[in-house]
Amino acid sequence: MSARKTSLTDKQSKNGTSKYVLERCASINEYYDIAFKVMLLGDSAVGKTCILVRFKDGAFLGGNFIATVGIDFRNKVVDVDNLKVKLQIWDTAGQERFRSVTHAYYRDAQALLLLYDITSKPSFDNIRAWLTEIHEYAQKDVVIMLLGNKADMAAERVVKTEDGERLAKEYGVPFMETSAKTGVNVELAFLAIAKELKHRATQQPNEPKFQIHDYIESQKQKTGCCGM
Ligand SMILES: Nc1nc2c(ncn2[C@@H]2O[C@H](COP(=O)(O)OP(=O)(O)OP(=O)(O)O)[C@@H](O)[C@H]2O)c(=O)[nH]1
Repeated sequence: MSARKTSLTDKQSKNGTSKYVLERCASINEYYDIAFKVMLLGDSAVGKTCILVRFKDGAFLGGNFIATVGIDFRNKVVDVDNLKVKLQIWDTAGQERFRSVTHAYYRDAQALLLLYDITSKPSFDNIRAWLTEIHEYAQKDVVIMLLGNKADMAAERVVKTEDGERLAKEYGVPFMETSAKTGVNVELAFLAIAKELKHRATQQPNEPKFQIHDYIESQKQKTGCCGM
């Protein structure tokens, strides 16, 4: 196991998770108003760890692929409408043999980022099975987002953007293509999730509902997406 991919014990995970924590954290490094648990899911090697590292550290983990063992998490605090939102992001192992470990964590997650690799048809075909699993183990109102990762690998692409869009539409979930290598859409994916969760948790009765699909489209247009 690599140093960057450590597995956690059940005890640690229980201490580390919380649902809609509305508190001011005293730690200087980790000041936040509200916290949410987000999980990264998808087949092995689709780029879950790399997406997390890109978002957290702004770097790309190239080189040899080392599969995640078990489950690991990292925190990042983002600003959403003047609130500090802490995302506790759980990076799961995509390999089948760790599935029973990760199932136990689904129910605490408020959002799930489900990844496939645009250069791997099997990883895309398995998305339906992942969604079945999600419906079995996750909370009913969990926020789901579909991400087609490795969008920088245009020459090796085997899954069309339209196929990803169609599948996402069928399941009523937002979709975008990302690249952990170039960083395209990585920040946007997490920010959209943070905004959706923050709005759900603090929504006033007379406030208009946050529309995650509209937000993503407007942000893509602003950044002139998708320059992959
Ligand atoms: N070109 C390119 N390579 C990527 C991208 N994201 C990940 N990779 C590469 O794909 C391989 C797998 O990435 P990981 O992030 O370790 O995959 P994972 O989904 O965490 O895999 P498991 O831990 O087994 O579940 C690594 O060699 C990465 O360098 C990307 O956006 N573009």
